[in-house]
Amino acid sequence: MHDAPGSAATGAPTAAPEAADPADVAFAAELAGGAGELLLQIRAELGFGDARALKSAGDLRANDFLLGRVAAERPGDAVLSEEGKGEAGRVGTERLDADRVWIIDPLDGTREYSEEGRDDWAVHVALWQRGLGLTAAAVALPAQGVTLRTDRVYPVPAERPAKPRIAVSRTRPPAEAVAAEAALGAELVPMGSAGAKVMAVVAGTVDAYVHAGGQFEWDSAAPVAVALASGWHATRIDGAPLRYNESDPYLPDLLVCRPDLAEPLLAAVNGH
Ligand SMILES: Nc1ncnc2c1ncn2[C@@H]1O[C@H](COP(=O)(O)O)[C@@H](OP(=O)(O)O)[C@H]1O
Ligand SMILES: [Mg+2]
Repeated sequence: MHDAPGSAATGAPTAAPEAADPADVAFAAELAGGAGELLLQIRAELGFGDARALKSAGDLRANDFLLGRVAAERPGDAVLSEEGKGEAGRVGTERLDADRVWIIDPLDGTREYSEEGRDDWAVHVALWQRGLGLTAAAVALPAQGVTLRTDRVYPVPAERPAKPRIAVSRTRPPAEAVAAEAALGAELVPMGSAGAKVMAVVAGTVDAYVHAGGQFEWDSAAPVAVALASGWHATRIDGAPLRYNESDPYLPDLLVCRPDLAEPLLAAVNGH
């Protein structure tokens, strides 16, 4: 199974690369990178003594920064973010009728952000367009000093590893990944943040990311768009396409991997 960047017609959640406006990708990267700088500053200002205060300041200030920039520079667009998802208006229910929706996670891997020395946390900014799906996105990994984006290619390495490394949640590794570990002789690699895990796949640090048991659209939209744009596989763990800007943003499971690992991994996680 291979998920080349497709279109709504092929069931893939991303549009063909030529459907993206380069200005939107640049804007996504500037926003993710800018929020990342801010999050690094907040870490430096507050320190690690009060984890709860650090998490909450990071989340709120990054979210305010991102929503402020979208409102100022893309005033006609709607937003789906962890904050304000239930409200009416632009940052709320208006997104269901909108043609352009920014799907934002201001701080993914909040737990890891509050732990000194950890770099597995991220900022996600993705653009969804009606009839096209995800067209532009960026994922910043501020503590790793990189921002990955849909207009760059992160090539799939030529060789498939004999013992695949599968990234899983540090705190909630799913039974499906443990099943794949046994079936494929894989190695599980615990890591925080959905964005950091997907970016570890496209960087070749691991070969797959298996998640199940709960997540929301903002946790995966930007990382999945970046992965699909470079020809990696990204679907639900039953192989179905990931769909974004749905009325219920709950999107509980995810499989991202090199295309030639998709079939064996899907079989393993589904117990075939
Ligand atoms: N069972 C679950 N229910 C809801 N969200 C979950 C979840 N498991 C993981 N997530 C979310 O997915 C992101 C990555 O999690 P993990 O590091 O455990 O893999 C985190 O996002 P946030 O940090 O933005 O809250 C986390 O909250
Ligand atoms: Mg998140």
